[in-house]
Amino acid sequence: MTISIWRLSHLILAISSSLFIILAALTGTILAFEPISNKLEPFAVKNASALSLSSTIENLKNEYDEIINIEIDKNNFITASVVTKQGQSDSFYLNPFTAKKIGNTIEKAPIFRFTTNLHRSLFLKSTGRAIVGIVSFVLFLMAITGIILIAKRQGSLKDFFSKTIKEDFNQYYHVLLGKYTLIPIIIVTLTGVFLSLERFSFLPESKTPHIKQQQTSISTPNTESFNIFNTLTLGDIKGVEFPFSDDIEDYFIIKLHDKELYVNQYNGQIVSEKLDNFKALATHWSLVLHTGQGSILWSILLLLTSISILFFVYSGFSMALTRKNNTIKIKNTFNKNSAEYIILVGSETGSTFKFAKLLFNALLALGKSVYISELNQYTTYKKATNLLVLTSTYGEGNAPDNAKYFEKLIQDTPQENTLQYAVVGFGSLAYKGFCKYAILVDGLLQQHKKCTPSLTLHKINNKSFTEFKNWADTWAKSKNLALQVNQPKNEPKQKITPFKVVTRINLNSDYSFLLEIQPLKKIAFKSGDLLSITPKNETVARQYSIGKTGKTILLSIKKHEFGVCSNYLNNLKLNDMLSANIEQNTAFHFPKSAKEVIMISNGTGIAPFLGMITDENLKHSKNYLFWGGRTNASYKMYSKYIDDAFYNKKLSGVYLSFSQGESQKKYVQNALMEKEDLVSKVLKNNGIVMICGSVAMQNGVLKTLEHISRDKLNTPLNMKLIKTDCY
Ligand SMILES: Cc1cc2nc3c(=O)[nH]c(=O)nc-3n(C[C@H](O)[C@H](O)[C@H](O)COP(=O)(O)O)c2cc1C
Repeated sequence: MTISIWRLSHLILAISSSLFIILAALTGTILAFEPISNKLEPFAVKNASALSLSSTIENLKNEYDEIINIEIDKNNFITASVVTKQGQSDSFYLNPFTAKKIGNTIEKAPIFRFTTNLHRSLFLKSTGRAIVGIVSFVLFLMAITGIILIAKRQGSLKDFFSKTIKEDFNQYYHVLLGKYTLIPIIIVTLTGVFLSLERFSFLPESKTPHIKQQQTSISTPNTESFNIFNTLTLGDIKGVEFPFSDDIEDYFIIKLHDKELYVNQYNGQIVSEKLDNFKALATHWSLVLHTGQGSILWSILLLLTSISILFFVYSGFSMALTRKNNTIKIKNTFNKNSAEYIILVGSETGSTFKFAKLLFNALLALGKSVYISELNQYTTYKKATNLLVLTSTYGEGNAPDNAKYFEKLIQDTPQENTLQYAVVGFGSLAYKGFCKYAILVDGLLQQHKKCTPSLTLHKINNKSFTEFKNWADTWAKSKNLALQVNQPKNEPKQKITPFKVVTRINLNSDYSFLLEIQPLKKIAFKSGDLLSITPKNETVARQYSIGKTGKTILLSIKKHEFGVCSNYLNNLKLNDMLSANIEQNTAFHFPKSAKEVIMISNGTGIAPFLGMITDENLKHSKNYLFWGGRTNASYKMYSKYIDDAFYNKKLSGVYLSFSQGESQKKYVQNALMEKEDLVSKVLKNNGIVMICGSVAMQNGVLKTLEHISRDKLNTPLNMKLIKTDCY
């Protein structure tokens, strides 16, 4: 399977440096605690930064015999080195107001000393430092390739921070954490590289000279009257070195945040000054940003970033492994020109190949000549009569990587034989363009002179094997083939649960009925999930959107004259048993944080909403229900649930439309137009619109919503506010 150049680079960089990255991240995690623990020490004196340098010096002069220097660190702790009146040298944290010692300077704890050495040089001196610098750079490159991969996944760079859809734990958190830690990672890695280069003197040396100033007369050495000492406060300075002797050539050396001053000890005049050059400033800020000194917030961010890097290594490798396991080695026994059946696969993360392989093996088992390849390898096929395309969709409705060239190839490649084709789209309803790329491929084949459809496009949500088997059985039937597509052995078997029928409301005038079934095993489910039912002696399953009413599942079913599943369910009586399995459909769960929700459905599509509006936890939102059916009589079956919800204030509005009412024909779209003020208000306030029912209704409703949004809000419909579950 082809893999994108960016994903490959990301992976190669990770493989080449993962051990060092783990070490750097582990040590980084430990080191992040050092600035936090230092900052929590009580040595920062309140308002000290406003105290003038002259007062500080005078206070110190009164208290000590000699002052060697004072320094102010990133935590605003002031250290003084002095000779006491008893003639002893001491170095300690100082209260500048009283000139008294407030604590001993903090010694670096052995754990931090050890970890710093490991982090900086792996105990390998210069070689280690060079390795660490290179690893830092590799991690920086990984952050850049990571940004490109996320942008590709989200559809574009501008959607970088838009919602990430959760399909798989590792993938989801790899992307989610990536989005928020990539900037700190870039800062940490770049500063790491800078500090390494600085250490190896690879950076140009500073040439900034001290600029001498004209000196005037000498007066008495009274620092209190020195103008510069009166104007500078402790907040302005990083440190002061006191003159070593009375010699006029010995100066006060004052380090400010951007320059260094030499000050005459007799008259307070600035003898010379040197501006910090770019290198000095960059080194200073690299240290601050890389170590988190002086800021608890930044240190915590560094801590979280280091932990995230460890998670990236774990989740990245486990994703690569899954992808590798998904990847099949294509062992074709027939070549492209001798095979009757051609299977072409479009896959980004490999799972579609697994389905393609099942089909491939099933056809081989029937003695058919089959050739399997990727969509990007589309070419001429001399003997082929059938073309089967299985493709996923990636990004925002885009082609997966190994299908990028198909659109061009199909137009440029002549085909001698007529191919009967069928397209299967693998996608997820959680994305707004469900199976969008498969739709495009189907469209391209429809327009192709040498292609005729054997089946209409079939879309599969969430890699459902049941759905795939349904399609394979239907396709095989159309070809008179006794195809046996078997679930792979290592694939987790569907969890079949036994259920008992506890309520049933018989057929209404629309041939619809309600069933409430109770699971006889403890299982978790929510309104909006899907129930897959395979009637006895049948192989094809049928899926229904469910409503959760207390501990039972509510199903709303339309009986079709020849519908195997609907007739099977219609024949069930109270206390009868049935087996089924629940498939999570998180994309159609009730939104947790929306303030307003509009639920739109027609016919039996109301089932998940009946569950949602009876949920006792439903308190946070204002909810409106639009429902369309044939006649008022069709509605009666649901009215008890809706009346109760209305009474319990779980519904703030119910709008019904009947297509065969006594008066005018009315569809949900018409009801939405009548309530366009309400609809536009909900859209404006980022409320959520949920749609469940027929695809035709969904298309009509989306058009109406688009119209309302453009007309009332002057903006295209924000598809992020729409959740659909329509077939
Ligand atoms: C980043 C990302 C973007 C996706 N975008 C879409 C999409 O726009 N439409 C859709 O129907 N499915 C989308 N999907 C779902 C995949 O198409 C689906 O999971 C498919 O089964 C994956 O098959 P593959 O592993 O062969 O690529 C997306 C999945 C991911 C991870």
